[in-house]
Amino acid sequence: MTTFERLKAATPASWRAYTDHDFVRQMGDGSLSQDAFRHYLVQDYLFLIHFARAYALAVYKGRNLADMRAAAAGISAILDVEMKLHLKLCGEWGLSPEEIEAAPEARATMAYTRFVLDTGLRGDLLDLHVALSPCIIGYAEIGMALVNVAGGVDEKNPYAVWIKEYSGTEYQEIAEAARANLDRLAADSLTEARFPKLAVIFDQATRLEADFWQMGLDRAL
Ligand SMILES: Cc1ncc(CO)c(N)n1
Repeated sequence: MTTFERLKAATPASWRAYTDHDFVRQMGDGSLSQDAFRHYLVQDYLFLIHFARAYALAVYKGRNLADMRAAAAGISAILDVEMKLHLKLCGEWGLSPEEIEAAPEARATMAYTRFVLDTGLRGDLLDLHVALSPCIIGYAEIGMALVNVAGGVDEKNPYAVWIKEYSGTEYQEIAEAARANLDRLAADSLTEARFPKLAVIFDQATRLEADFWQMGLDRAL
């Protein structure tokens, strides 16, 4: 079993609440409120900025070139791939970069991103990558699940572009690299005594992901 599969198996209820959240289901069947989706898109932009900072922290925490290169690839995946797609998607939904940058940060965005950064500051590289993993790998699983449920992407679904982004080869490869990186780090520094502590970090991050969806549904700040 991969380290990621072990962590998921240790926190099944939180994982289900995140990946089966109403926001996800409603994107899948196209019934999600478009204002809720716009609210989510703006907050996700702010999220991704802090997420890139967390990868920069992973470069700093690196013990060797392999660690640093893996983290630098993560920064580039966010800044060059995901952010580009994200801004394109925002444009299609009528949101300008100026409007997004001027938006106030929701509490759920602050809680999640600062939790990840704090976990990395306090802990080592494995703690940090465990805190990051529900985001990267979770979205890849959600993207694939939404494609599989419908037996393909329904082009009439207003959320088809989002679903295609996260189920697409480019993003799936980023998630696969994150799974392998977690196993590489675990081979060096994961002991059985430490596993429950990592499962707590994983569970906290997963619950904050579910809160992020809920913030979108409620259009909360
Ligand atoms: C909240 C959140 N989690 C994960 C991802 C995937 O990177 C994202 N874009 N936003």
